[in-house]
Amino acid sequence: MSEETWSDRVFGGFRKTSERLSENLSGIVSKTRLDDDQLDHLEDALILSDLGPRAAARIRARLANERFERGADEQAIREAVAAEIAAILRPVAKPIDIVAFPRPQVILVIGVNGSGKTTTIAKLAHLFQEQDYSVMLAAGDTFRAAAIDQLGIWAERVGVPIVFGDEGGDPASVVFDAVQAATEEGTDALIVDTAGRLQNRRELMDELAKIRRVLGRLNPEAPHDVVLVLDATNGQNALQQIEIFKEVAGVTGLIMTKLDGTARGGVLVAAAEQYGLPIHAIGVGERMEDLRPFDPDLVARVIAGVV
Ligand SMILES: Nc1nc2c(ncn2[C@@H]2O[C@H](COP(=O)(O)OP(=O)(O)OP(=O)(O)O)[C@@H](O)[C@H]2O)c(=O)[nH]1
Repeated sequence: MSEETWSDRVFGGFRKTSERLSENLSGIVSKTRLDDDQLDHLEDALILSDLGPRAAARIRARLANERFERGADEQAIREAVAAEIAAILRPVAKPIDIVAFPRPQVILVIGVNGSGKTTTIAKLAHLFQEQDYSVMLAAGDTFRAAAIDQLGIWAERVGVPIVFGDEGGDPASVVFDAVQAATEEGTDALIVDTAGRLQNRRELMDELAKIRRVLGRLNPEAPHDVVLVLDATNGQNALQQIEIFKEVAGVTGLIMTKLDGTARGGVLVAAAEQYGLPIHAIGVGERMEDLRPFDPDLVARVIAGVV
């Protein structure tokens, strides 16, 4: 069997969303304009496909004004939906640019336990390496020994240095050591793992504030990025996490993982429409190569079932 391509994987991740949409679009045929019933039906289908009420309303409004010169059949509607989804995704599809001067660019990675944070850090390191940037990791999640070990294993696998401290140690001191080391080495990107203890917001806030203070002393521009990792299988929960982490951690961008298998990929569109935060990359599997910046037009076509 031939190796699955990146596009195949993206198709897999959005299959559920696009199938649900398809079921609801099938049979719609109209003259040059859609009537209110058809628009209602379409809007419901979009909401059921996890695109969220705001994106659904926006697409409905756009389709209400659309004149389908050759008649509004299923294909024409799909194409119009794809165009509108692409318009929502295009402004947020922004890879992380390594531009910090002086180096390193400090990228804090946050997210709840199990969201795929550790794996995403490894994949991001691999992606930067592919672009010829040097990378260092910092094990700032000192809360659990397993988290430090896991990141260490990935660092070795990817082939990047890692700075870590003891379990229960001060994350800010690990980050301090890491920035110093990365500065000395002239490393391009320093990716910092952090604990994702959302159950105790105060603690998390204090911890991140301390990391920021320490970073600020070494480089007032750092952290340059605060990236929230979201698990796409969580559907609407992922949106709540954006809401909370935006407030607690000053999120500057998102990475959505696990957009394969049972994912509810429509939530990507809901996040884009509701928050307008950059979506740096999507993860579609557990391998190192399975994280990439995404093509908004391809994802829009996949969701709308235009192939
Ligand atoms: N299918 C799939 N699984 C993924 C993806 N990314 C991560 N995982 C899996 O999700 C699980 C959790 O990933 P971790 O990277 O350990 O997540 P974490 O957020 O660091 O979790 P803790 O270490 O428990 O805090 C692991 O079994 C990963 O292999 C993905 O894109 N697709």
